[in-house]
Amino acid sequence: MRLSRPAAVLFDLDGTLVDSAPDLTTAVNRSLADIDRPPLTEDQVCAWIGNGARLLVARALAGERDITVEPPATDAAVARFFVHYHDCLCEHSRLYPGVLEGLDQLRAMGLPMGVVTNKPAAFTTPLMEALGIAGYFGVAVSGDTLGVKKPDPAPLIHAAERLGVAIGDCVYVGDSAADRTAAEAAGSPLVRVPYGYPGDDAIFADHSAAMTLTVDQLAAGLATESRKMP
Ligand SMILES: O=C(O)COP(=O)(O)O
Ligand SMILES: [Mg+2]
Repeated sequence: MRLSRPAAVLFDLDGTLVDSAPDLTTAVNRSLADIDRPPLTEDQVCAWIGNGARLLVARALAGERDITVEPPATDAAVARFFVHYHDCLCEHSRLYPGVLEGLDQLRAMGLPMGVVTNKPAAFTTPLMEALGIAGYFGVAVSGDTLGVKKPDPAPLIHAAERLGVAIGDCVYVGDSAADRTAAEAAGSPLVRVPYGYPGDDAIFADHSAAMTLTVDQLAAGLATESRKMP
């Protein structure tokens, strides 16, 4: 895939811009402790991030990623998770290396930017504000903004519409199979970050069409291509 200047750059949040796993793990473990269940390791929780808070909590209750039926009392556990995650939202969450530099460079190039995350809206903007990045984005679409979330392409299409550009002219930067499937269905090229929470999705690891770049590498590549253009 060749880098060419897109109309806008859309970003996934957890695992792409923000390493949020430590605080998500704390919130999950406090929710489990409420019902006298033992804590999970951060590695276990990392493998289950990416499909929204409800599925994360259901996976934590079940102790596995692939569940077809929600465990009993998922509703109550999700409600407790919301309370706990609100309390520890940005205690240890940090931007990945190169994110701030990349966002600065993309903004200096005049590229509109947006966030499309499966995280519930109650946490998306507060987390971005706590980390000082909310102001970079013209739109933030969360897991509960629409009736559907990634891997459905609708949130990506909605974000592009809000920015006034065609989704096929955007680049989407993500870390997981949900990102890949949504981008493919939306007709948007995908850039994959070389970190994050890909879970056990071998399908994503095998995907050779996606470029693998950090956010600052992507920005530097787009800046170079723009300078080459007459
Ligand atoms: O809430 C999640 O599961 C992760 O959200 P993401 O779409 O930003 O990776
Ligand atoms: Mg992600």
